[in-house]
Amino acid sequence: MAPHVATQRLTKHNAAMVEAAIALLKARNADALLVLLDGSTDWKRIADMAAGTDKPVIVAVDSADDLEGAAEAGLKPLALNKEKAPLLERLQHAILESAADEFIRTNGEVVAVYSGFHQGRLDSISHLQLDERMRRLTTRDLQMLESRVPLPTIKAVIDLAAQIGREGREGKPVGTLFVVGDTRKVLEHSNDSGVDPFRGYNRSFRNLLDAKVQDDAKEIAQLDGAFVVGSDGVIERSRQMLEVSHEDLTMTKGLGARHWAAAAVTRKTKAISVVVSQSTGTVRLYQDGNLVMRIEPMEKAVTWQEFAFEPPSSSNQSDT
Ligand SMILES: Nc1ncnc2c1ncn2[C@@H]1O[C@H](COP(=O)(O)OP(=O)(O)OP(=O)(O)O)[C@@H](O)[C@H]1O
Repeated sequence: MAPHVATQRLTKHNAAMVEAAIALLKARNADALLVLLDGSTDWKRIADMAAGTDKPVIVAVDSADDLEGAAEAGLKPLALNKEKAPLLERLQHAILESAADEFIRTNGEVVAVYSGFHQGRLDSISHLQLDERMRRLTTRDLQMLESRVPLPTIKAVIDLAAQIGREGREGKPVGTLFVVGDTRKVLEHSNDSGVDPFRGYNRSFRNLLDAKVQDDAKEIAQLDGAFVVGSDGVIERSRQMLEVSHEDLTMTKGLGARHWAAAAVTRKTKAISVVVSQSTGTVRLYQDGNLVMRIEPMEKAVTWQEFAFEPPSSSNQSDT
């Protein structure tokens, strides 16, 4: 058995804090209790304390080794793998992961108990309401996609796509498609559908991480065809018609040629497709021919900083 790096004792004080958090969970009828710990503890005892509630009790620690026995006790173990990260980041990550596992509704409530001031001592309880803007944009979704394309590029393309889906152009709905990554392969499956306005421009005038280029792209999105975007965010081509066979794909009924092409190209290449539906404004992401994320149009912009926690202001907490 692996030695436990850190063990958090359920001292009388810590146990009382867990009890208090459970009382709050019940009083507020929150979705889940999150216990953020430094290491393994007496899992059975926590489970016993929570016996009076049917809500999930999520126990989050940094290392999977420390979670041994937690699931058997009836708790929901969560390995954060964020040992060096500041408290707020660990807490936020734990909440996002819990939402990804559907222990918490994306607009639900969670009670969290954790060490905000002194390591090893559960000294803080928070009752948090998840922001509904979070939707499906969980860290797990993004990490999964990041294995192919760097996060800043994915974020920029999703933000732009969501904006196009939400706003259209001059009052008219606009649909479009971005095929991101594995550019060389993608270009083998695409042909110009008209004059490409980006052709001939220096790379710095074609980078989608740049606000001006995003504006240009919104204009061109009204024209037929797809954007072929490099992993670095540079638009390599626009107005491309993709030619890919659709066999062995399963698609939601009612989606047309744009969505089929978007999905199919990700079966043939390592690219990620981000497609905006003209009819609904919905943004869909495809990877390996499968739908991996769907973002409904919403009034407000996609927010990546999902939680605006104020860190504790006391001077000895400046590093958390
Ligand atoms: N193979 C393709 N490659 C790139 N773009 C395509 C391709 N097929 C269709 N499109 C684009 O999609 C547009 C709309 O096609 P269609 O209505 O069939 O798609 P859809 O998937 O139903 O999308 P939407 O929900 O936006 O209508 C076309 O006008 C064209 O610009």
